[in-house]
Amino acid sequence: MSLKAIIAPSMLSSDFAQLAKEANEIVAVNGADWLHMDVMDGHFVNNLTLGAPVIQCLRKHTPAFLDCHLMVERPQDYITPFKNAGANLFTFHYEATGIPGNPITPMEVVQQVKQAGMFCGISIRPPTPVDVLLDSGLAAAVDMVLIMTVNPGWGGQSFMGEMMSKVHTLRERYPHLLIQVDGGLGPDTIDTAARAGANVIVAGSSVFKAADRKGVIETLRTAVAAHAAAIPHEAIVQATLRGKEQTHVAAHH
Ligand SMILES: O=C(CO)[C@@H](O)[C@H](O)COP(=O)(O)O
Ligand SMILES: [Fe+2]
Repeated sequence: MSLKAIIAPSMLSSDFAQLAKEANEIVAVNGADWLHMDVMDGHFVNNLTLGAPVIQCLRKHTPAFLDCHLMVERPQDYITPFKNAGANLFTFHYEATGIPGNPITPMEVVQQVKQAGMFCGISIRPPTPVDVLLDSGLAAAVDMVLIMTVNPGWGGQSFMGEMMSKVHTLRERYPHLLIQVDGGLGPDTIDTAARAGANVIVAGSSVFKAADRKGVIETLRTAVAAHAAAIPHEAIVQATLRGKEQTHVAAHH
């Protein structure tokens, strides 16, 4: 049993005018596992990108696993549209819930996403401590935790290495959990992230700007595989599972 490396290029850095072609190439030709779709509403973050209609169109052109990162206010309003559009994984931001403007608890959103039949991820911005996911039971309830390594909103920012203590804390507690990192990942930063225990790697500009996209994806995968293999077997066996293995997510792509 080992932790699978999952490489998820961020389509935000692709040519949106050729989205289907870019999506199919990055998977079939360049070896990506998932497509990371950055959904920004112009409110939770300043940028405005795409929503369920684009997911629905893309779904008609690819069977790939659609990893949707929702940087939106009121994420609960997007669950049914994203399910109907063909999203596989719905990752929302902890900070968008449990606030005066949106008092729904993050756990309620997790339950609604799962009831809708999607995998569920939860994400925290750089200023948010990882503790909010631990004692609350959220890390145990979701299929994936996304630790942001930049302030969300834009591609092409610098990787924040100081976020790795969050990844390390989570990996110690949850040897099986899918831990995604997003922002500034590429050949120069992957070792730091992989060593801390991240196994789901989002990479936008480092992949799409590269002359050799396939080579970059391979470099990312090799680094994660090398560090994941170092997780003691005993730790994996003793992991507290939630009734199913998180690695099932990977089996669906
Ligand atoms: O969610 C986000 C940004 O908010 C990301 O998914 C970026 O799109 C990653 O781009 P790079 O930092 O890899 O260029
Ligand atoms: Fe993202």
